Amino acid sequence: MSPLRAIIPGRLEKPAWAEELNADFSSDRHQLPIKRQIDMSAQVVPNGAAPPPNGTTGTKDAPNRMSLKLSHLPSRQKIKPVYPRSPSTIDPNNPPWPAYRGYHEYSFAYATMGQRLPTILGKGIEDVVLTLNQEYDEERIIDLVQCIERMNALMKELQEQAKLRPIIDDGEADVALWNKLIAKYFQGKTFMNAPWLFAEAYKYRRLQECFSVSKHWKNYDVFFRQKCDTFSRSHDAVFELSMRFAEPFTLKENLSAEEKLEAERLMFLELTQICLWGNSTDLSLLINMTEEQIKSLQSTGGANLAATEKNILGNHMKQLWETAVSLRANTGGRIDFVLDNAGFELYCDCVYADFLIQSGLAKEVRFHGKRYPWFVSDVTKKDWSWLMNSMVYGHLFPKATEEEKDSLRRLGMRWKQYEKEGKWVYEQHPFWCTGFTFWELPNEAPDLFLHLSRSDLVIFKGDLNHRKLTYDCAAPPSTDFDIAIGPMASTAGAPRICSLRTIKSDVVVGLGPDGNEIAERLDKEEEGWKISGKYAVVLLSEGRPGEKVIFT
Ligand SMILES: O=P(O)(O)OC[C@@]1(O)O[C@H](CO)[C@@H](O)[C@@H]1O
Repeated sequence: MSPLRAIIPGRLEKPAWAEELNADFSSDRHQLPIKRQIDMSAQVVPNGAAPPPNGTTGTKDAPNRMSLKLSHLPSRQKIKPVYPRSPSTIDPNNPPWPAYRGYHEYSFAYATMGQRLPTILGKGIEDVVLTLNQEYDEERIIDLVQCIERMNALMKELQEQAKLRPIIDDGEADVALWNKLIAKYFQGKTFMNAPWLFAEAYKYRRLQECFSVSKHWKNYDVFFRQKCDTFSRSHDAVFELSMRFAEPFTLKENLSAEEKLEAERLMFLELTQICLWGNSTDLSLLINMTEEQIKSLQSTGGANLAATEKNILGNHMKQLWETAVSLRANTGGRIDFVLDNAGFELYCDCVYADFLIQSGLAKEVRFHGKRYPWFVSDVTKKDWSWLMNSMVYGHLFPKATEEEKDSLRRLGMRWKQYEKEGKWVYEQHPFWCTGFTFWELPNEAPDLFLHLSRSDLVIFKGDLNHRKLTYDCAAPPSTDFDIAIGPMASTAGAPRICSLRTIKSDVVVGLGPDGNEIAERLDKEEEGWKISGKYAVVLLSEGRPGEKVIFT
């Protein structure tokens, strides 16, 4: 049984987007049209005449009041909202297309909320117990035991489908954002009936709270051991890349300008794929995987990449290359990475970013990570520093040859140098760890939007970022990426955006005009194709770069 199968129940047969259009009972807004019509019926008079006084029916001949009986109204079940919702009716509980929610048995939300999150939390508790058993200071021990108690309480809430409560003011910069969201849109909602994206993010925020209210363990990362361990078990793929890329990138001198450009294009496309598929090693999905399984997921060979390109179902790599080249024509641009996973994926991101700098396609790369542990393996500042320093000083790979170790060291030293020179910058805005989708980014984090609007290209890595870009809802697979990401494409000043994502959850967009048919075929032929990480998308939105950002 694959590690995926071990944690996913077999109930994913329904093509979510198609059926869901008829069955989003979660939306409170369904009731509104009925209510409004009832209320209005008391006021409706023909030709704008003043309504008659209460209790009177007006003159005999004139139809002075339209009567509206409840029986004239369609039943509540028959009222179907039209999708996509109009912009003014979209909010975090009512995405443009139906949200996925924990109780939707056909969606990955169901498996995640019901099984995966308790498993992940359970493993987190095991990790803290391990730490506890190696601690000697009484005050720190008592403090950590209280963290475990809070984790146990969270586990109980998850299992009993408790209502979502506000976040305790633990001094984190995002408390107000979280509590605003909960108060405005999720009062009375539970882990199972709130939109999946919000409920899942909320669980990780609550996990953080277990530690952030403590005295000595505020920065404890229950996933840190797992993250380090998986990287050190990625021996083959790590050295395959370091042995190839430690040497600075050069082009043969006797090549014509055209040939040089072609060589760069091929390298760019290969590295884009390396960066993309680096996203399939995701700890939150691959609990307990073996070294063999890691190896097969991380195969980075050129021939393999040619074969895997056919699994990129929405593929804008050609446009991405044209964008990158145009940046160089303007003396090299600023490229931002909104990071996803630590360890091997981050390592692949850095190999890619290294090439972008060396080739002059970018003169500056900004990496955006999380402020605290998030969705198990997301990059924090600590993971970032760990990777750089382990590459240079670590002893992670006892079986490596001297040549291999040296290649890793050289790569690490070059990357650290980029940081010193300000060519690479690591950042961590609080917005990335909220339950907001990126449709709300311009409004809820205007400073971040302004900052990103100054970038020439923002690359969003991974599945979670893709869910946030697309509001994690059941948009038809043929939906254009630009439409699916809403304000992140249409707001004045929106940067060019690229989503590099291996498909690991229900939302799938940007597959082109035949997208719905492609998805339907895969639904029939390959159960679980939306969560296996075998397929991917590379989608580009041109945005509205250069336009003045105006906040209303
Ligand atoms: O963002 P990533 O690391 O690519 O994926 C995150 C993920 O593992 O977590 C979610 C389910 O818990 C899914 O969206 C996705 O499969």
